[in-house]
Amino acid sequence: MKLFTSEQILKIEEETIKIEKIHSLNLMERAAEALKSQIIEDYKNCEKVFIFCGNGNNGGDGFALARLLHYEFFNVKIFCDLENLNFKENAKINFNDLKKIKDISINDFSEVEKFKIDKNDLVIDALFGIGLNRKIEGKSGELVNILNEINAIKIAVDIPSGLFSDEITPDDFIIFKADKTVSFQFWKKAFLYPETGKFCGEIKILDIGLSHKIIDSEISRNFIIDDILIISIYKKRNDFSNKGNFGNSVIIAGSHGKIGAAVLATKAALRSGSGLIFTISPECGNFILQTSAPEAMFINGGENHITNIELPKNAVCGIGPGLGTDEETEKCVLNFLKNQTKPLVIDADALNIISKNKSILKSIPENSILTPHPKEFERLFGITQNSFDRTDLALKMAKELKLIIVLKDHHTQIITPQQDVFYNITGNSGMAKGGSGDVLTGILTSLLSQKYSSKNAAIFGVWLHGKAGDFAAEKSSKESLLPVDLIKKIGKVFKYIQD
Ligand SMILES: NC(=O)C1=CN([C@@H]2O[C@H](COP(=O)(O)OP(=O)(O)OC[C@H]3O[C@@H](n4cnc5c(N)ncnc54)[C@H](O)[C@@H]3O)[C@@H](O)[C@H]2O)[C@@H](O)CC1
Ligand SMILES: Nc1ncnc2c1ncn2[C@@H]1O[C@H](COP(=O)(O)OP(=O)(O)O)[C@@H](O)[C@H]1O
Ligand SMILES: [K+]
Repeated sequence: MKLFTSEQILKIEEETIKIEKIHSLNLMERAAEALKSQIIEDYKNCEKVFIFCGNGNNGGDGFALARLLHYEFFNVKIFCDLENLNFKENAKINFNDLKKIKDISINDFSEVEKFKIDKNDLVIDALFGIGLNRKIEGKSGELVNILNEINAIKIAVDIPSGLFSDEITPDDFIIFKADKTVSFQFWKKAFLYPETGKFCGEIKILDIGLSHKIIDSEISRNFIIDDILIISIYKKRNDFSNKGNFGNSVIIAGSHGKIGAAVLATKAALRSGSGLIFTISPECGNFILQTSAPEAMFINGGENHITNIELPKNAVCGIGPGLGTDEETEKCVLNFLKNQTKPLVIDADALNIISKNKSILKSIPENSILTPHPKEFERLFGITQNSFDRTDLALKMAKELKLIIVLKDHHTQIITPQQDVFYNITGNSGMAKGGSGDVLTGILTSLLSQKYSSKNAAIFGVWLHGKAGDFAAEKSSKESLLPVDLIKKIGKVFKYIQD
């Protein structure tokens, strides 16, 4: 699914109106209908609904929603800035329609504190949408501050008021803090970054029937990884195949005390479809690896840490988990990196070693996949002001070095040398535990060995890893989720794609 700027969304809306020969009011009605259905689905037992409307089209959505919910027997109360009714056209039409309904009370923002709002009531923010272009101040600002203190179920229409949709919002802005954001047709960048996403709560995207023809022709370099993309990437296994057809994955990982990282990466590679798996690890891990992952072949790479890397034939390598940064390992890893020609997966301590020896970056084979978490990224490429800027820096580095950068986060980004950004929306905070990244390295190496392109291996692998995490969290809880549980769910994810 493409990710668009607010400017592009507006353009798509306008062109949809043109080619479908509808009035813009129809789109607002579609948006309100979709909102109404979602609210009925999620909160049908909720009694009172307090809707706060601005003067723009976001406010218009709020007025139209109020009318529709009223006809569904909800007790609706409307709030707007009665001292400054300066509506855009469609908001005005919907406001006037609403005034005809006697049972809906229309109140000024300043009256909010006169009402008793209960924790089971709905507070709906239709103040500002993607048209916000400055800080919320004055009466609206005071209102948002009051709403943020109220204990109720808080829903933002399209985007929490106060957030810019395409860029970082300054720290001093007043922003509505939603439990859920119900947004129209597209994800917005603001939902995907930690600084801004924290205001959005759960995200629900509603189809309001914008023209697919127009959406397809509108260019974007930013994408959400969705099921359609994954199904287009997934390669079905040929019945007449043998282990030679699915590549030789080589996991280079582990040191004394960190053999677990090698085990996790190895097991994840085994579960992700590779034909043969080799693990290069120090001798101290031999017994552990052979007993915990007997399908993999052990290659001795040293005594207590890796000092020597000898690859089997046709190796596709993932290097880094639990290697440690012993001087001998550092030398060995640098020497290894210098001499590779095929794309690699590079993670964890291999990234830390590169950070200390940045000149090696230029020797890394083109289209290798680097998987830094935010700290590792910082060590590699420097500090940025915020996570939006981090994406920009990663884009620059991916292009310069011809590498795929997987920026690991709640919404991990896959950044390509061609300057595309793919945002992942699977995964959950249960995965925020030591060892989850090792599992990802195993998955990515396995997919790369099966001849997925680097870009597709990264997109597919990151999505699969997160989806496995979601399946695992469904079963138990985020608190008790372990990286091994991710590995156990990889099979279920493949089944999900095949079905
Ligand atoms: N364009 C369309 O056809 C549709 C738009 N929809 C809704 O329309 C919204 C966008 O509507 P608008 O473009 O009217 O934008 P908004 O409703 O976000 O309102 C923006 C208006 O407020 C002003 N403004 C911006 N920031 C302000 C601030 N901090 N303080 C005071 N005034 C401020 C702007 O100058 C503009 O007039 C979407 O988010 C969505 O909710 C939906 O109804 C679907 C259809
Ligand atoms: N809150 C979260 N939501 C979604 N995914 C997460 C979250 N926290 C961590 N993850 C995922 O778990 C993995 C953690 O990787 P990393 O930090 O390298 O862990 P480790 O150091 O244990 O290998 C990444 O793929 C990351 O995207
Ligand atoms: K809003």
